Amino acid sequence: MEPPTFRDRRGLFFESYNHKTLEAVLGRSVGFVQDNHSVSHEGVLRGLHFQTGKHAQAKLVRVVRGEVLDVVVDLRRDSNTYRNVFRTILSESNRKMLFIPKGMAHGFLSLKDDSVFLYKCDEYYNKDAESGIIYNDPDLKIDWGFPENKIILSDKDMKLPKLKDLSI
Ligand SMILES: Cc1cn([C@H]2C[C@H](O)[C@@H](COP(=O)(O)OP(=O)(O)O[C@H]3O[C@H](C)C(=O)[C@H](O)[C@H]3O)O2)c(=O)[nH]c1=O
Repeated sequence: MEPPTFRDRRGLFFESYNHKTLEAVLGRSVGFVQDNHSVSHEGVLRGLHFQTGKHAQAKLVRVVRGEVLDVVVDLRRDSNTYRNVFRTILSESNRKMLFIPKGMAHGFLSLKDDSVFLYKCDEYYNKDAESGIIYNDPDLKIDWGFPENKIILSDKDMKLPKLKDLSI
């Protein structure tokens, strides 16, 4: 979604969240319970993450500063896009927002220093329900559009499993 932007001599304004608009676009109800905020240096890759079972999260994500390559992988076995990889640029300048349904793995790579990533989740964080897929999974072959030797990962993300080693 790209909300209308209103510019004048002071700057700009746009509605960063409108529940009625989102439900109209989705064609169904959604109820967010938690907002998250992360700041990532250039080259930082967070993901691919998802929460399992009843803790699976739908997310509405956007970038308020900087630019990221956002990546979503469909893990829903009954989906006709199962295991498809979707990539898009979210940035301060394009003001795009992306709704990520439950059942997806999500990650992003920051293409600028100190990119600020804000997102809404419809389930609370549950550490015990956390799972993920290694960013360079050989079956997914995700092009992160960034030099591999310059990618910065958390220790946790470096140890994430391959999709084929997960029973999904
Ligand atoms: C996600 C989360 C984390 N935390 C704590 C746990 C750690 O002590 C610290 C950093 O967590 P983590 O390294 O998992 O943060 P990210 O790598 O940005 O994780 C996110 O990365 C990708 C992009 C996602 O889509 C998920 O929302 C989320 O997994 O924050 C919390 O207290 N609450 C939370 O909701």
